[in-house]
Amino acid sequence: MNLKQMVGIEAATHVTDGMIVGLGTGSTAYYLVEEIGRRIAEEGLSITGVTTSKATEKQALGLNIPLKSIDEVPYVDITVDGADEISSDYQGIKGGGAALLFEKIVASNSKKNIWIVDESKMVETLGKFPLPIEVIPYGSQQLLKKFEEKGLNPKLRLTADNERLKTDSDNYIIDLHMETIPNNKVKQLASWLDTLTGVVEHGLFLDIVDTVIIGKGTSPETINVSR
Ligand SMILES: O=C(CO)[C@H](O)[C@H](O)COP(=O)(O)O
Repeated sequence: MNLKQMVGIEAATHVTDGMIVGLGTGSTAYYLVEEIGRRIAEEGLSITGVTTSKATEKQALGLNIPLKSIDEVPYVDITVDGADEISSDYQGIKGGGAALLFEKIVASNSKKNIWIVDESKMVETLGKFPLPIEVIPYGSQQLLKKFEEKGLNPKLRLTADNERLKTDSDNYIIDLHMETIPNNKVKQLASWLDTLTGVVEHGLFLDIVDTVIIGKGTSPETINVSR
């Protein structure tokens, strides 16, 4: 079993009958969704899923997981999602799979958030992984210029075919290649990004995660984050 599968299956043990479950996006969350599908089919688990991307929606429908949109549920009991980086103070970068907008909407309406990662995602400071910013196409060149002027090394994300990548909401992603974001500067950066017109959402997920499940060696490590 690989580390991503290990943490996906472990996270599924936090899911019980009757829950409304946020289903994350990416190659790690994939295994969580598979395991929930298996438990529905084999054990009669009864849950409602809320997906965070079109890709996860397609996977969940294929597994006969009952789904509702975030607007059809009063709240989400628990959301399980991957992450691109988690700092030593448990702040995160997400959006490597371009699903940050729906992921943040679902996460911020969840009573509990679990992140599942292999140990390579655990870092001292964020920023080695480029920080994804979802922007409206109109005015995106101006935002690129603004980020450039600030020395944030922005790059418009392209597809494998060299087209501008479009998110599930038809926006663009600008990745900021900053190399490092000191832990004591992360909130300041997030607040500044929040002020920019044309920025729909950014990949800094701050004070959101409650539990981190890390895949390492032969068994996962679970860390409950106290804030
Ligand atoms: O934020 C995400 C998608 O927008 C993913 O959760 C993140 O990129 C981690 O993905 P993976 O598990 O494939 O490494």
